Amino acid sequence: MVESAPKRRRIERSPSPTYNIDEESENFQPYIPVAQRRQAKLAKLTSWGANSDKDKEKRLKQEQEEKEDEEREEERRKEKARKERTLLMEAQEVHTKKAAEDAKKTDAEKAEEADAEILAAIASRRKLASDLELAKGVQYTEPLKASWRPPKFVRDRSAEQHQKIREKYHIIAEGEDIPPPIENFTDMKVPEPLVRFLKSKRITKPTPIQLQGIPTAFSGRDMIGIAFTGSGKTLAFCLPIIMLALEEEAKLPFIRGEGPVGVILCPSRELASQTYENVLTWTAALSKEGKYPQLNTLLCIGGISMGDQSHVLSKGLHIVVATPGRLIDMLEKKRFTFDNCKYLCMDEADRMIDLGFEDDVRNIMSFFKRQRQTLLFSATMPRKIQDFAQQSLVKPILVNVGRAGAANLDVLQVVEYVKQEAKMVYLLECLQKTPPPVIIFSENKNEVDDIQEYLLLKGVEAVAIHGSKTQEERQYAIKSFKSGAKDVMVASGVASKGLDFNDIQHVIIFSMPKEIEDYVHQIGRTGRSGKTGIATTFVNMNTPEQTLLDLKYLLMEAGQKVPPFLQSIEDPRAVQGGSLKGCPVCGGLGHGISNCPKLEDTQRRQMASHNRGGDDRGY
Ligand SMILES: Nc1ncnc2c1ncn2[C@@H]1O[C@H](COP(=O)(O)OP(=O)(O)OP(=O)(O)O)[C@@H](O)[C@H]1O
Repeated sequence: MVESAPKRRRIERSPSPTYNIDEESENFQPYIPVAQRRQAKLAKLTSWGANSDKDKEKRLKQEQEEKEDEEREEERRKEKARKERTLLMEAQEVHTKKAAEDAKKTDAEKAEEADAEILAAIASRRKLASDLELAKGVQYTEPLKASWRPPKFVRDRSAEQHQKIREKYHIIAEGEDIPPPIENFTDMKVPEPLVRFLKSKRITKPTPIQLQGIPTAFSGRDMIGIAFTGSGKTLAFCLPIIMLALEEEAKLPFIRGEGPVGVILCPSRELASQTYENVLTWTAALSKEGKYPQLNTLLCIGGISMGDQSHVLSKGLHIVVATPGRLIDMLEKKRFTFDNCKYLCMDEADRMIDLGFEDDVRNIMSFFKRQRQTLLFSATMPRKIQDFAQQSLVKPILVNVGRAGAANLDVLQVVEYVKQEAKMVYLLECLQKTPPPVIIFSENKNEVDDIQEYLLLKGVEAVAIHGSKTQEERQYAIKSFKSGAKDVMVASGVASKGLDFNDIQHVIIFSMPKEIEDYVHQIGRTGRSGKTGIATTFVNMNTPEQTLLDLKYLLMEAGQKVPPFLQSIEDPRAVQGGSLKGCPVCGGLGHGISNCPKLEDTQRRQMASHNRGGDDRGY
């Protein structure tokens, strides 16, 4: 009863609510301002009879506490308001500052910022790892251990001495614990029979990409190798796979159903065939004297019967050279497995990653059972691909000889303005510039056929190659041109990437490709392995201005003559000397991403490839 009394009194003394709220509501609790509440409490306490000092003291203490509470609340309100005012002022200041900075920025800087935004938007691609690894979150953090070590005298050199050697050969190497460059094959511990064989082919000294790239790969490191066309990248990635195969075979000879230890992926059948031939030659040179075991290599490309190579599959298999489509087919059919595969190299890697091959590569990776050493090579490797590759590899070493996408300086580049209707006739005249062999490039399959027909009519021994030819026709064209039986080869883009023909004197680009990277690869069929060559390119008003601008900067970069009609083309980006960093998507020097011809093309091709279900997969 004692407890109920104050309760009742409180109800009697409460001020009647004056708020227009539904008081019938069950949960209704009228709001009473703090001051009113305090008064009510005071009255309540008074009515209890403040007859003891103790009560009085208690009441005063409570009053004091409530007052302090109120003051704190007020202080908090003021502080909050002050902070809001400051934030607002700061935001205004930032805005004004940015507006002032923007006003100061050149159009080029603004364009660069816009490019960066687009790049960030397209950079959200999945890592280059198998779906299983991605799903399981498997992440390798350390490079694979290799048994190879540089000779002692090389290890004893200081970091500065290594760097001096790199500078001498214009090599830029980036990454953690970069293996040292080594200036000759013997010091790299390449087996003697192979060194002798290379010598017989006039390969006496490693080229810059080889002298840094081979020790890097021998050390088990993931790497991205970028060097101009014809600079010997093939040997740089084939030697390590051969050495690895030798080592594994020496440990325990391979028997039927075992292997491979490594795979080389190429974007076209022609390039895969050429690399396969090289591997065959080099492994044969090794085993010829009986000192080293025979290594078995399989060519795995579309358009050929795998039955012809069943003898290879019936033994242990060491190396596979493949295009993605047929490789996936063979792996799915379990003709061999990647259970013990430790080495994956992608030649023309930018093309492999950039075009519809990306998913195929991921698919191929899902057949690996463990960490592998991954190497990517190309003459052109735009920043976008480099960034993407960097995050997909394990502590990779980037070995760069010259700017990625720069033209080979051993090629004399001539750009001529030739009207569309005058091209064919002028072509004949142009062919007189040098003795054969000559390659003529056109972007259009029909045009390739027309040019060949015209040349045949004029008595020129010409073969043609493009994507719509049968595999036999393609092989025949390459074989007869390589052997010297035919003087001229007319080709679409198929033949431009990586194909190594002997001593091409002259490359004629009948129709300029839209993407400057393709141009770099095409002119790169001449001027290989230290020899010089000429490239003549026809342009006219059908050539997009964007492409001409890229071409102009490329000529300037290579110290070549820029014809007046190219000189007069203004760069809308207005960058002094061009945007010499290069477009991050295609490496072109005359534009940014926002107007990159490749970005649009890539998306279109990817869609087409998906719809076709794989014709572009080198299958
Ligand atoms: N160290 C060397 N010394 C001399 N010639 C070499 C050396 N290494 C390779 N070569 C020769 O150079 C030519 C070009 O080599 P390769 O085809 O490997 O070039 P690449 O860099 O792959 O070019 P691309 O980018 O066009 O594919 C080949 O004929 C090869 O035999």
